[in-house]
Amino acid sequence: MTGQPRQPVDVLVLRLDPAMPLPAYAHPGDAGCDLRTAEAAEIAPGERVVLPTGLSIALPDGYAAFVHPRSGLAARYGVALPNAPGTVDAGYRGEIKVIVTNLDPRETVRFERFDRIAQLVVQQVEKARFHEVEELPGSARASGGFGSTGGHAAARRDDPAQHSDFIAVGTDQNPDLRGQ
Ligand SMILES: O=c1ccn([C@H]2C[C@H](O)[C@@H](COP(=O)(O)OP(=O)(O)OP(=O)(O)O)O2)c(=O)[nH]1
Repeated sequence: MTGQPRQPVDVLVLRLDPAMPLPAYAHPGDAGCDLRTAEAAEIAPGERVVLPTGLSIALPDGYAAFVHPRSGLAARYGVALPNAPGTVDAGYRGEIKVIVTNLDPRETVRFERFDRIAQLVVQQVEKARFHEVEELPGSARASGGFGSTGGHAAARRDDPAQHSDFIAVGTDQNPDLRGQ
């Protein structure tokens, strides 16, 4: 199925750090453009830092930008964003910052200036009008929440007979998941 290619939305960018490259998509189909750190940083295991990107943006009304983690950094080094995805409001004119944490239990992570640390996804967002009611309309899920459909590995240990609809992947068996 092919659709009409959507026109990109125009976003104004102010370089607070004149040497910082403008945000750019690495490939045509990418959802996020790279965000780079304007400062070198060392993050010890369990530590958290707030890194400047040297960029401010002005999004059109009705849009927001979301600061997402980079999967490669997460898989290789345990780098995570504790607030992921960070929300950049349309009205925000300050510097975009990235809150980075090192979840690796042993290794310190070092970033050099201009290293790619996160990605920014620009999206249209709806504004909701909330209407208070006495009762909500029915639904198939109703109030079933948090794990109500079952099927997670932790539950299987408690009662294997109840959860036979999945295969638990041990981190020691799958080399790609080691250290995560
Ligand atoms: O990863 C992030 C998340 C947010 N921001 C900026 C843009 C956003 O518009 C502003 C406020 O973020 P948020 O609303 O998530 O923070 P808050 O703690 O709820 O602060 P506030 O009370 O100012 O809304 O901080 C970033 O630069 N990076």
